[in-house]
Amino acid sequence: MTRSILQSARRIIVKVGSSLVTNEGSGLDRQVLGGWAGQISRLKKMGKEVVLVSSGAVAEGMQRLGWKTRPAALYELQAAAAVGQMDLAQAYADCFSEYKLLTAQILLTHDDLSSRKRYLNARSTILTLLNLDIVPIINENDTVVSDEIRFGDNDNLAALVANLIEAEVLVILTDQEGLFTGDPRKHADATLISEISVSDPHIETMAGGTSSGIGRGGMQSKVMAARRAARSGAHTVIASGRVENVLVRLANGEAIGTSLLADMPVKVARKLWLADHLQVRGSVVLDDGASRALLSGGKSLLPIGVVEVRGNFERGEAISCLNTSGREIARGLANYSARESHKIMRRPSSQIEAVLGYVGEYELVHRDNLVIL
Ligand SMILES: Nc1ncnc2c1ncn2[C@@H]1O[C@H](COP(=O)(O)OP(=O)(O)O)[C@@H](O)[C@H]1O
Ligand SMILES: N[C@@H](CCC(=O)OP(=O)(O)O)C(=O)O
Repeated sequence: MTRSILQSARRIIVKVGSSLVTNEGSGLDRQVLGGWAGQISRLKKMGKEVVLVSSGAVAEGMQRLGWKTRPAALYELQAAAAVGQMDLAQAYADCFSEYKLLTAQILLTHDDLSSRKRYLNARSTILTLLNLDIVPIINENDTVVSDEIRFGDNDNLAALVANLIEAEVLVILTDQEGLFTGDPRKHADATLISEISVSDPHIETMAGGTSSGIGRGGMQSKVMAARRAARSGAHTVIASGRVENVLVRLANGEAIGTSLLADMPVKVARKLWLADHLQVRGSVVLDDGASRALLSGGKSLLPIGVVEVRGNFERGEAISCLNTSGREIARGLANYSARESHKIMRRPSSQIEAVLGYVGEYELVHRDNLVIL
């Protein structure tokens, strides 16, 4: 299994930590960034969709500001990140342009992904960028977060992005070869684990915090991230970013680093997540054609198949889909509010723009966000 995790995956999140984009924690190493761009462009040529989660804003900002040691105060870290993020985004744009690839900057906070509406917006922005063949480059929006709402580290952020867009694999690159039986900086006899289930209880005793002085979360946060990614069915690979061509070699099926295996496939996990988390805010009544399309065709719900809208829901909230006899046949996340849905129901999706003045999505509920009951 390990050999092919990345080989067969189509959608991948790659996370690179501060230690892999900076010169020993101070300033960006543009040659290294160029290396990531080159490898990601090769992955894309292999037909993979890649989202990059990159740290480095604080480290670059500190160098620009001439600060020698990492400040303890949150507001100073935020200031450094604000300075450094400009260069981080620009440096990636320059590096990827060598490979004729466009990049896009996305800054996210925890709040953005816990609000349904923002969650859907972030999801459709990233998916649109991927469709346009653009490489989304994500970092935490350090300016607006305070301690309680920080992702805590970019490992966690990368896992949430894996959940958000149902990536099949999360690759966390760091300064160690993978997960060892103990922190190799402290235990010289620690050995590398090549494959383990995310739910294996032994992981707990192996993974420690960081002692590098540059990174933040250590192996603990990478393991937590792997567990989180597994909730949407994504496997995680933790490997050394210092291994030459590590991404390309992983994509070619080489066993490098540690594979943390999820217990269930992406599609099953997504449906379970939806079924567990949905609090229904309203409902729509479907005509027979739409009911059939959902039940046997595995299709999305289009506005044209809706004959009635009930309740008062917002974009991103859960709604029930009822058949003509009033039986609930599915639940899903609405792309339009109740008011909007009312205006576009019974109409072909090509008319959404004319009716609402804009078009978000062509579906009222996308099949990825729909659970058949
Ligand atoms: N069991 C373990 N296996 C490997 N590394 C570990 C383990 N426990 C703790 N670590 C520490 O985690 C560090 C990597 O995390 P971190 O410094 O946060 O890196 P990054 O900047 O890449 O996120 C390693 O340098 C290592 O010292
Ligand atoms: N937003 C911060 C991320 C800090 C962070 O998580 O660092 P790391 O543990 O090296 O991935 C920055 O860009 O510096």
